[in-house]
Amino acid sequence: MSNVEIPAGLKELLQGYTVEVLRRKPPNLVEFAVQHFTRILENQKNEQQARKHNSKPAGKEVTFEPVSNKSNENDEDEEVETPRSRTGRSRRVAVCAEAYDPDDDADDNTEPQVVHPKTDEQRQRLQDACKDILLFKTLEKDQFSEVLDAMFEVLVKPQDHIIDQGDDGDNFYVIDKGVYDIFVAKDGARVCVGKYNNKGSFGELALMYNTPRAATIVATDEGTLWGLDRATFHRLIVKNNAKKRRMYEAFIECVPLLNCLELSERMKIVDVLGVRTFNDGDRIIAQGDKADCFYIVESGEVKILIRTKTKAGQQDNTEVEVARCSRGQYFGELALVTNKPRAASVYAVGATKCLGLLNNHHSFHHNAQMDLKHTVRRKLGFWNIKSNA
Ligand SMILES: Nc1ncnc2c1ncn2[C@@H]1O[C@@H]2COP(=O)(O)O[C@H]2[C@H]1O
Repeated sequence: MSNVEIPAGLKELLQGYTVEVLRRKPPNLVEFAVQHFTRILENQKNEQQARKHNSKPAGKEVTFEPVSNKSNENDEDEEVETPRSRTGRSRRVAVCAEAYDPDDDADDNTEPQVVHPKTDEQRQRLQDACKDILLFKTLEKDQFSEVLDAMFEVLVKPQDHIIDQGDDGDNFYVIDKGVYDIFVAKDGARVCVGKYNNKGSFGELALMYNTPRAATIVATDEGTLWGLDRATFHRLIVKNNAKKRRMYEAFIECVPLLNCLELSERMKIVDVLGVRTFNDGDRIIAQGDKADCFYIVESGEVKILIRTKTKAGQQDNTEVEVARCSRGQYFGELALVTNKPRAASVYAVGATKCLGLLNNHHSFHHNAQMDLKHTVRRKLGFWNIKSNA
């Protein structure tokens, strides 16, 4: 068996199916497989056809007019080809969805670069909105600027449906301003599972895993979003993420906390990890602060210190070292299970690189965060802790 050649794309195909099964928990796996793979096949056919009809010369720069806030009432079932489709907000958009194959570089040199011209004021707002978006963190500088060029402004009105659960994915969205409710269908009803409040991003799941939209997102007020079309998201973000997965696959396998997870679950966790580097003495966590991030040490070392108490029970400013963590070990895990403030401070010892996971289950990749939270709880025996995490 050791010399068997694995056909290209098999791993991603099975991985995509596994991810979907874990997310949707279908009652009949075979029936679900038929639906899933039929959909991928149709998408592939659509894409081939679209390529045939695409007469744009290779490498030509395409520009678009600034977007308007078009009403969605009359464009049911409209087939839209440009990245502006979301601004039309048709309830069901037909997009040419590609099969999930992050390693397929075939289109990289032929896809035209999308540029939406922006004023200085728009660019400044866009940069502010995007600076903390985890998915953009692994991009090189020129890739990031390509992403910013391709993003387009979307003005939303109260009750606008930005995304409808079950639709094909057209764009990824970064929030500039506004409050957006998240609804997920459960037992035939629509349940509000959270909200985005003036920051964050959504709409990445359908584009990353080539699946239908997993939630409905509705604007509660007037707001502004930045959209990124599917093709650019795929070309720059999905492919970068695939590199990140390859880079961290072996490392994540050695992290004891995560080795009870399935490969697909581990990979989802890699998708949501952000890399942070620290210099000797940098404080990574401060005792008493709000706990919002969990870390795994990738290289280097950290030391954990606790402030001592005086005889009267008052805290003084002397810190006592209680532990150290090195490669593969984790800290800040309480952020994933309780909402209590940080119980200790953590400092880098020498140059240190950590993988961080933000504890904000509405902002990004809900399922992977839940997987990780459950694992941490299981491992640490935290099931009985009363928390709203
Ligand atoms: N609980 C949740 N389940 C699924 N998607 C969620 C949830 N919370 C937020 N989302 C976001 O809602 C988006 C809906 O479109 P996507 O499935 O492309 O990506 C989804 C996530 O970005």
